[in-house]
Amino acid sequence: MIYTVTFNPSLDYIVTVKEFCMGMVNRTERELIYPGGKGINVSLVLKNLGVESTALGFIAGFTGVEIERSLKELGCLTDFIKTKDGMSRINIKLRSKEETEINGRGPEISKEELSLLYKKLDKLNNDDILVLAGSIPASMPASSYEDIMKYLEKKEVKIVVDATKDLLVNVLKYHPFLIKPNNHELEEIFHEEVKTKEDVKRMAKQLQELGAINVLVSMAGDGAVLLSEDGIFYESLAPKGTVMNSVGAGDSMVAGFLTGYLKENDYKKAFYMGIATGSASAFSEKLATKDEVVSLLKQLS
Ligand SMILES: Nc1ncnc2c1ncn2[C@@H]1O[C@H](COP(=O)(O)OP(=O)(O)O)[C@@H](O)[C@H]1O
Ligand SMILES: O=P(O)(O)OC[C@H]1O[C@](O)(COP(=O)(O)O)[C@@H](O)[C@@H]1O
Repeated sequence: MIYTVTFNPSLDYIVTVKEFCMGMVNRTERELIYPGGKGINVSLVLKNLGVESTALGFIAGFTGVEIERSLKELGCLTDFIKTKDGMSRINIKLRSKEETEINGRGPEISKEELSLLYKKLDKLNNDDILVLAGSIPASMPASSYEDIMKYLEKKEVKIVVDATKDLLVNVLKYHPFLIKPNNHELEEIFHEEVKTKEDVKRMAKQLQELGAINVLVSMAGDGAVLLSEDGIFYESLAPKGTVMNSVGAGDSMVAGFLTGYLKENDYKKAFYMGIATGSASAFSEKLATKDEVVSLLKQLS
């Protein structure tokens, strides 16, 4: 079974404003609201690709109720912990000439509530896959990801981490099966501009030397680079298409990669599946469907 953990789920409120003017009253042309957060998006896309997973994490307040309701409606298995203070965040995705995001900090999560998550993780067996993805609420220890990985160290669970900066760097010593930074996150980690594919490869290699088993670097419309556990680099441009909504493209890529890996047991196929799934989400209003992915895969292989 695949389990995803979203410490900080959200409702993504995607608003389109023709010409956004800072400091003025702006009126929307379109509004959409979807359940979001990185692990949740991974679970939603896995579901679309026919792979079962359970979404774990913390939800709070009326927004939390809506996140759980909409996931169930979409056919996702969920096993959230309902926390007592505050509400799950509403993340604003403003689409105008440029895309601007405002992601909330998230509700308070107490030590007792966090310990309930560990109880759920106790159920994981060897061969399960755990996806730890997204930010953690400000109230939680910054070491939460590494604490979980340390806790599970003795089990043969494959762990995927999609997080930024220290949250990611600090887990490398526990040998995550897959990490998926984007090129901007590489810049933040290495305090260096990423100008070429060679820069990406060099940084991916360094992350692998620090402990990551597979390193998948996404570069939005420029595609991706994978450094697999056997030291092989795979690189590809993204397929061509019109971008409709790139929120969740990275999460979709993780879901596509895992699906490809589980079904084909082959890194090249997993890599292409990851790119096709990321792009299929970017090219559609909602997250990628299986048909959309299959059609883009044809452009890649
Ligand atoms: N503008 C785009 N055109 C085509 N594919 C895209 C675009 N944006 C994202 N994708 C696809 O989604 C993948 C992940 O996107 P990216 O934006 O790098 O991730 P993240 O959302 O984590 O920043 C890319 O490698 C690519 O396959
Ligand atoms: O936890 P964070 O880092 O604030 O990110 C949360 C946001 O990221 C998303 O999961 C989208 O992520 P990607 O575009 O990177 O795939 C949104 O659904 C959510 O609003």
